[in-house]
Formats: sequence, structure tokens, C-alpha cells
Amino acid sequence: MTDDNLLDRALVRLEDAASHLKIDQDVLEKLKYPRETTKMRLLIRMDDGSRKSFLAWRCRYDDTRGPTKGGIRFHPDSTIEEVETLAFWMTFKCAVMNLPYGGGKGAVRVDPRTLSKSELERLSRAYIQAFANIVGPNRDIPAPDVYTNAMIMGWMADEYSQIKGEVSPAVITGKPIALGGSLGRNDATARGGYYLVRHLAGELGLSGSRSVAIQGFGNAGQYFAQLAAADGNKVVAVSDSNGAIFKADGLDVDKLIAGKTSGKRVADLAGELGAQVISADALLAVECDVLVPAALEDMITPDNAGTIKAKVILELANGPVTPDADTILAERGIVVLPDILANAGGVTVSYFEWVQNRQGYYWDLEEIHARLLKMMEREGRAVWDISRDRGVSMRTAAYIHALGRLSTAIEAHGTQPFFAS
Ligand SMILES: NC(=O)C1=CN([C@@H]2O[C@H](COP(=O)(O)OP(=O)(O)OC[C@H]3O[C@@H](n4cnc5c(N)ncnc54)[C@H](O)[C@@H]3O)[C@@H](O)[C@H]2O)C=CC1
Ligand SMILES: O=C(O)CCC(=O)C(=O)O
Repeated sequence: MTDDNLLDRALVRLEDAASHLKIDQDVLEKLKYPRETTKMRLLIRMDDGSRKSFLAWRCRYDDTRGPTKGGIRFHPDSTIEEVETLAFWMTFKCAVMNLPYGGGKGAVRVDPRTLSKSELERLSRAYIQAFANIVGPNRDIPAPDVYTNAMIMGWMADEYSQIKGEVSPAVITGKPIALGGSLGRNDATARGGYYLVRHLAGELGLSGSRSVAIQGFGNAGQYFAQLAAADGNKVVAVSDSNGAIFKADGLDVDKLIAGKTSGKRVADLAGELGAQVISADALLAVECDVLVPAALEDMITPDNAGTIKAKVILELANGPVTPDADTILAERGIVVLPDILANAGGVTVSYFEWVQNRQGYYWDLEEIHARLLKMMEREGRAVWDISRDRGVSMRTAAYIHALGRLSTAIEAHGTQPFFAS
């Protein structure tokens, strides 16, 4: 995930999509570079009285279609390249789903697992103090990502409201329900991906009950396991950053989640679940119908793409498959449901949260699920149709779909566009 060429490699997908459309060069020129990336140093007081500083960024990649939107990641390996690439993907993800947003992303280079709860709160509040003039309900709206969660979003929204002197819940999504969060945001990333696979199951050759392997067992991975198991599918393998386990006749997902919630690692649970500990590479190569990368970027590369046995890869993570690996998978007939569509359930329910915060009226869970289902099926079907009609991969089709919308919006702004300064 520290590869300096991550954004260059992401841009390969833009160029590929552009080659299928009549796109003005001005449009590509605008989308090739991030609009602004701000770097700050956050200095916080540690519990022992010392001070420690952490690098932090917020990138607003493109705001043509609306305020920039995207999560904040706390990770020890975060880099500016990663943040800008994630913000590029957000720009296309919001366009695929036709959300009225541009793309943004943020990060702090920190391992939050080494901080106490009060240190984590000070760091989260320091992030908003530093970026208070960058974020805003009509400007740039953060949300959770890797190693951040509703509690952190709650502290951040609270800090922003204190700075502005008014309650501003719409500045951040993925908040606790008590602070204006939306029902259904917790499992939205997984649920959106699940709705997509279920909707296209016939076309993907996935009939009846399916077997699933999941890389990464956090927000996206755990909820996906739960949804898949509840529908009668077998979760045969899962991993976290410390190891992987496998059980051919299916893992007990409830026990797995209870064990993880109690602080254990996936591999620690092998014994009580009757599972076998396997290597990270072996997880990718297990016999299954659907492989779900739900961890980090660049996990499926030319080194391991040839070993994958799944029929379908559902990218709940952002950027888990490199462009070279994509080529190998396509040659092997493995369909990749791309991140900018497959994991868009999270930002879609974030959009619902923002709408509810602004209207001051909150929907019930059935309403959230119905709206998410409709949008995943509508945009998933549109991408499928482009893929079939043009004979391109689902990834290229998703980029074509998004680029069409971005291009129309860029042109609609005219020659002297208003872009918030
Ligand atoms: N949380 C959200 O709403 C959304 C998340 N995503 C993406 O989904 C992915 C996962 O995010 P979350 O579930 O939110 O993060 P999380 O912090 O809740 O969980 C991350 C999981 O990945 C595991 N992990 C880290 N390195 C690993 C490795 N090398 N091998 C296997 N597992 C590893 C961690 O142990 C943890 O279980 C990221 O790519 C994120 O950008 C995408 C859309 C929305
Ligand atoms: O919920 C959001 O606004 C953004 C989630 C996110 O960071 C992502 O989709 O990668």
C-alpha cells in the first residue's frame, strides 16, 4: 500500500474508459490530477504527558458534481499517494452511483491500536481542528474508512460543531445514531456488495447457495460474512492482518464475530471453530464461488492472480486488484465486480445520512434498505449492460458509466466553472 505509483496505476483505468468514449481532452486533463491536497501535522498530548506528532492529509480530488466525499483512514502506512488515489476512486464511485458528490479522502499516519481511547479522541479532534476550513457540509464531507469508526466520526462531528458554534451533523457521516447517524450505515458497504452479487447472480453463473472467502475481517468483511451466512451461503475462509483460517463446510460466522469483538485474532479462533490455519496467499486460492477482498489495496497481483479459483471477485476493499492482475483474471474468465461499484453501498448510505441530517427527518431501516437496494440494482444493471454491449470488463464499464456523468458535468460548468475555493 506504500507504492508511489498507485495513482498512476489508477489512472490506467481512466484512460481505458476514455478510449471507449468521445471524451474532450479538457475533461481528462481535469480528472488526471487532484484539485487540492492539504498536509498537516497533528500534535497531541499523550497520556504520559509527552507530546507526539502525526502526519495527516485531506485530499479533495474533484468537486465538479458536488461537495467532495470520502472516508478518513488511520493507518501506519498511509501516504499522500494513497490518499490521492483513494480520493480519485471516490470521485468515480460517487459518479457511478449518481450521488451529488465529488471525491475526497483523508488519512492520518498512525497505528490507532497503539493509542489509548483518550489519545485516539484527542487525535480525532486534532484532525478536525487542523482541517476545519477544508471540511464542511457543502464542501467536503468525511466518513469512516480503515481503522476509523462511528465513535471517531462522533468525536469529529462534535469538534466541528464546537468550532463553528452550531450543531452541524451533516459535516460527517457514519456517526453514532445518537448524534444523527443513519440506521443501516454500519453494514451498508457489505450490504450494497451483497445486493449487487445477488442481483447479478444469474448472469454471473452463481446459482443456489454459494461459498465465500473473505480477506479482511473488519467492518466490510464481518458484515458481508453475516449477510452471506444468513442467506444460506457458506463462508469457507476469512483473514485479518494476522492470519487466515479455512473450513470447507463453512465457518460459524456468529462465533467468529463474537471472538473478533472480544479482541481475538482470526487465527486464535481456529481451534474453537474446528478450522485450519492457512497462509494469506492460501486464502486467495481456496475453492469458492465468490472471493471478497475486504482489506487493503494491491492484494491481488500478477504473483497470485493465477492461483485464484473463485468464479467472481467482489471488491469490497478499494483497489485490491492491480491492473496487471486484472488482465490475468480476465484471461482466466474470472469476473471482477469493481470497487467503485461493489463497495459503493457505504457512501450511498452516507449520502442518505447527509440528506436526513439536512432535512432533519429520519427514515426507518426498511426505507434505507429499500433505497439502497434500488440504487445498487439500478447502477449495477447499467454497468452490466455496458459491459455486455461493449464487450468490456465490469471495471471498464463502471468507469465508462462514471466518466460519462463526470464529462457531462464538467462540460455543463462552462468555460469559467465555479469550483469552491
Ligand atoms: N468502512 C466503509 O464504509 C468502507 C470501506 N471500504 C474499504 O473496505 C476496506 C476495508 O475497510 P473497513 O472494513 O472499513 O476497515 P476495518 O478497519 O474495519 O477493517 C480492516 C480489516 O482488514 C484487515 N487487514 C489489514 N491488513 C490486512 C492484510 N494484509 N490481510 C488481511 N487482512 C488485513 C484488518 O485486520 C481488519 O480486519 C478498505 O479498503 C476500505 O477502504 C470501502 C467502502 C466503504
Ligand atoms: O461513506 C463515505 O462517505 C465514504 C466511504 C469511503 O471512504 C469509501 O467508499 O471508500
